[in-house]
Amino acid sequence: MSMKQLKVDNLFHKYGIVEVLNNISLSVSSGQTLALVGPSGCGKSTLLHIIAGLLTHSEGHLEQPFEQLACMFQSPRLLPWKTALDNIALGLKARKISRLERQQRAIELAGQLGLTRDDLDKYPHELSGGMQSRVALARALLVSPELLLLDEPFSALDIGLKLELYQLLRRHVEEHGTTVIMITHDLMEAVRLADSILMMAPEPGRILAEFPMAQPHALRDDNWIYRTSVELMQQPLVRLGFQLDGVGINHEDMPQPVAHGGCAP
Ligand SMILES: Nc1ncnc2c1ncn2[C@@H]1O[C@H](COP(=O)(O)OP(=O)(O)OP(=O)(O)O)[C@@H](O)[C@H]1O
Repeated sequence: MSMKQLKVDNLFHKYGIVEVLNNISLSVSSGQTLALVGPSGCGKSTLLHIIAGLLTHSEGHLEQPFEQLACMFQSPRLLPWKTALDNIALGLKARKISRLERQQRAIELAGQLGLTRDDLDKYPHELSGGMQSRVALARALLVSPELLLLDEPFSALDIGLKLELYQLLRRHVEEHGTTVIMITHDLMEAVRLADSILMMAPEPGRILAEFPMAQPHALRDDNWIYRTSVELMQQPLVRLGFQLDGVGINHEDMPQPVAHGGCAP
């Protein structure tokens, strides 16, 4: 697989006259997972929509070389009139793959994600929230996206289900070399899943710092994840981003953005 790199350079975005993204630069290479972390309103979803091509930015440069793209959002957004199976298989329809093959592939992947044949015949309203999230994840993964954009897809789930879906996602991403950009409010989720974490702050939305995670995924146990998350929470720029010290964010007073060397021990 050829190496590709998604690049955002000096990007700005305004809704009307309100600037919501200010001078955003980032890059993510094939097979890497980048987490965008920050408080509500700092422009994470806007940035993801721009990267997905759903929104045109006001200024700056975006280079998005990945061809097959899939998105997964906090709400599963399933089509209510289609069964779980048809919802999952939907993405393959555009590729002119026969119905039988679409369904076979969907059943196989759904099985890996813990969905039974019975579940697959149900309509979304007949499934629990957790099942609907599995269906949405299966739908996103079935098209084998080169780039997967995740907007807090796990935030409404209980911790057991989250951990299970994290594992399934990681396994798929590693097997397929998928590039992932994920939004989360949950620093521990970012530490668990990402290769690099971008800390954002609001008003206007901007990047405060990037924290590369040096520890290979295979060596990230719960202890390391917990310790690293605590270390990150103590970083002044993370505290500033989440406004943990009651610090009003003021451009003039802000420390200069620094690239932190990573929290791995
Ligand atoms: N379509 C829109 N029109 C005008 N303003 C918008 C629009 N969408 C978002 N905004 C504003 O832009 C800012 C950034 O919103 P955005 O949803 O990108 O932030 P976020 O970091 O993803 O927030 P959250 O974590 O709560 O989802 C917010 O102030 C929001 O009110």
